[in-house]
Amino acid sequence: MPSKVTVIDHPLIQHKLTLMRREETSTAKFRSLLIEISMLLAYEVTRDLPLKYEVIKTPLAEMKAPVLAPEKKLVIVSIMRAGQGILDGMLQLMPSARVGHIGLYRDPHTLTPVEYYFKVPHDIEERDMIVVDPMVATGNSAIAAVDRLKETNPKTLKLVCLLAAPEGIANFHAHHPDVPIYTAAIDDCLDEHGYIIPGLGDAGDRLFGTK
Ligand SMILES: O=P(O)(O)OC[C@H]1O[C@H](OP(=O)(O)OP(=O)(O)O)[C@H](O)[C@@H]1O
Ligand SMILES: O=c1cc[nH]c(=O)[nH]1
Repeated sequence: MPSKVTVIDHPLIQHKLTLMRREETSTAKFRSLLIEISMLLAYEVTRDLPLKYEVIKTPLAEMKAPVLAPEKKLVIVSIMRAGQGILDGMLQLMPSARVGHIGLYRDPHTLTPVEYYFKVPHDIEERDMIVVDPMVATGNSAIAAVDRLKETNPKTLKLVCLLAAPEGIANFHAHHPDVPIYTAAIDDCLDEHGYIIPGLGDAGDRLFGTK
C-alpha cells in the first residue's frame, strides 16, 4: 500500500502554528492554540468518513438526512503526554469519540520510546482509529505506538501530528507503509538531540509548563 503524507496547509492552521512555534508564547496560549489547530486537523482527517441517510422530520417536512455511517464511534488514541493536547481539541469536535491512551516517553540518550501505559476501548476491530501526537521526530514513538495499536486490529488507522521531520516520516513509513500521516508541517531536519528543527521545542514541556 502506498505511504501517504498529507500536509494540511489551511491558512488558519499555518498562522496558529507560527504562534505556537514562537518561544515567547505562554503555556496558556500554547495550550489553547493546540486545541484550536486540533479541531481544524480533525475536520480534515475525518473528511472521508462515510455517511448514510436517515429519514428525519424538520418542523416543516420529512427529509432524508445524512448521518455518520459507522455503527461504532471512532477512537482517538493519545500518545501521552503531548498527545493530550490534540485529543482535547478533537474531542470538542467529536464529543462522542472513544478514547485510548498509550504512555510513551523518549529515553533522552537512546531516543527509543519506553512504554508506561496502555489502555484502549473494546471492539477496536469495528472502529476507525486516529492516533495523535504533536511531534514525529525520529518517528520511533509513533512506530512503537502503532506497533502496539495494530495488535488490537482497528478497522482503519491514521496518524495525526502537528510537526514531522523528514527523517521521522521516512522511518515511520518504512515500518508502517499502510498508515497515512496527517501533519500541519514538515520541518527541515533533526538536531543531534533528536529535536525537530526549527520545530517548536519540547511539545510536552510547553503544553504542561514543565520547563
Ligand atoms: O519521534 P520521536 O523521536 O519518538 O519523538 C517524538 C516524541 O517525543 C515527544 O514525547 P516525549 O518523549 O518528549 O514525552 P512527553 O510527551 O511525555 O513529553 C513527542 O510528544 C513524541 O511522543
Ligand atoms: O522537537 C521535538 C522532538 C521530540 N519531541 C518534542 O517534543 N519535540
